[in-house]
Amino acid sequence: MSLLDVDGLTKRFGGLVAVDDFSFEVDRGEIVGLIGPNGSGKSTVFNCIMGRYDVTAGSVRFDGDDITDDATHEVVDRGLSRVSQESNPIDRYPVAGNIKLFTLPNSVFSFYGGASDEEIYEYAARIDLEDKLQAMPDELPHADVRRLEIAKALATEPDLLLLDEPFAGMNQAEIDALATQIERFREEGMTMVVVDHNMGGLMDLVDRVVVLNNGEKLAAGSPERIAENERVQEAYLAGEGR
Ligand SMILES: Nc1ncnc2c1ncn2[C@@H]1O[C@H](COP(=O)(O)OP(=O)(O)OP(=O)(O)O)[C@@H](O)[C@H]1O
Repeated sequence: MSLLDVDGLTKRFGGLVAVDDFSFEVDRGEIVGLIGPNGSGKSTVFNCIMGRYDVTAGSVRFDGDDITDDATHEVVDRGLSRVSQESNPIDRYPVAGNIKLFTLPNSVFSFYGGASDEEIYEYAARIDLEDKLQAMPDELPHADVRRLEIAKALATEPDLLLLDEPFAGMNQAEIDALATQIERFREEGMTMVVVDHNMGGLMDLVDRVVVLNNGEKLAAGSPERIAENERVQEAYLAGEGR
């Protein structure tokens, strides 16, 4: 049984069909790349999985259970977490406080309860942020702000982590470091879906690639097969003209 099973997912915004009858599966332990030109529907798929958007049609199953349209906190409690494209740290709390907020009981905005300092150190250490626990978010370089977003997601102890454009805005050294960390997560038993608008950073990292174009599944297969797929190349060339 797949860990994640998205079947016939459709999401409309008024007259716009952002995701159209899209199906894909993720097995436990896999790293799947979800790629497609800008606006092809990748983030919308994540938003539907996480219960941020109600689906228009189709279903999402996690570990055999139907989670379609469940509330986001219920989806997180089941073991899914998502790192958005946008970073949204709370600037008045240091890194440690930002991580801790994600370990507190739902909708309780206080520092009582939640993870211990040792646990927060461990979450930060998994993404090499442990030396910056007392730093304020607005003092951090971009790559560390992105690491903080990942640490917040790790603090919910996910089995499946959805990463939306994790490499965006990073230099090559930072991309290499993050790819190594993502591989380490897999060794620790985490399953991941990584969204990117191109294949660059993903080729060596992912086991399988699924390609979205105009909300529809265009292709799926190994990174090597996808890189040489002419329909995928054409979709990207067409996307560049937009
Ligand atoms: N909340 C929304 N309301 C209306 N339209 C939306 C909404 N969210 C996304 N869309 C539209 O749905 C389509 C798919 O957008 P989406 O952000 O999912 O694409 P994407 O593949 O993640 O793009 P990018 O690589 O640029 O992030 C786009 O046409 C977008 O404008």
